[in-house]
Amino acid sequence: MHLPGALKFPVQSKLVQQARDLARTVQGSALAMRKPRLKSGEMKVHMLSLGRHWEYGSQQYVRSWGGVAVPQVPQHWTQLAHHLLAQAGALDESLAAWAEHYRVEAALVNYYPDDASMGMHQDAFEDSNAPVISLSIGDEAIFRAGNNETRTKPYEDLRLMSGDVVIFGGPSRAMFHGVPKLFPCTAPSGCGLSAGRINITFRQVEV
Ligand SMILES: O=C(O)CCC(=O)C(=O)O
Ligand SMILES: [Fe+2]
Repeated sequence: MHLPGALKFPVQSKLVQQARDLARTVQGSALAMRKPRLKSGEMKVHMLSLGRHWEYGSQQYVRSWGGVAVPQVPQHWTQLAHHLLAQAGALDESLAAWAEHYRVEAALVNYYPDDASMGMHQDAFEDSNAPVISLSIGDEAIFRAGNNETRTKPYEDLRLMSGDVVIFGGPSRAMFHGVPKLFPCTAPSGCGLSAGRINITFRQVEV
């Protein structure tokens, strides 16, 4: 589900500021914000884990890594998740059920420089099938919402703007999705980010 303009500018800029502050607390450590290196090569997106960190080597969510505790998810983010689920629940009853007890156990902050993209994938690391709540701040981007079976067509391309929220729950929880393209220099003033794009996803990890 796409909620256009769900985040007002003060909320966007507060999220950016909190993400910056949290990134600073782990700078230089094993959990520093970085471009993950996968078997397929280095990603173009810089990632910061909050709450839990997905450890690619052992394929599990961990609460600490390299002797460093994963920074906590700010309380404001959990309140925001509940608020967004309640809003989405008014349009889709199956999401309403999550509004009260959803736990933001992990929050992933992705920073996309102008030339970054993210390939088609499923978010399949969580044991829970609770919805993933995805926030966009900064530059506009194409979000490719695919099908549950393949990385290829059929898919739908959505243009996401700063302040947009996408929630994937229910049958769409397992859909392939990606971000093939950013539109540089489209970040609106007031969003807290002058270049590139920040995506924050809220995830409930445990059943
Ligand atoms: O940047 C986005 O909108 C999507 C990010 C995403 O799919 C992920 O972090 O798993
Ligand atoms: Fe994803």
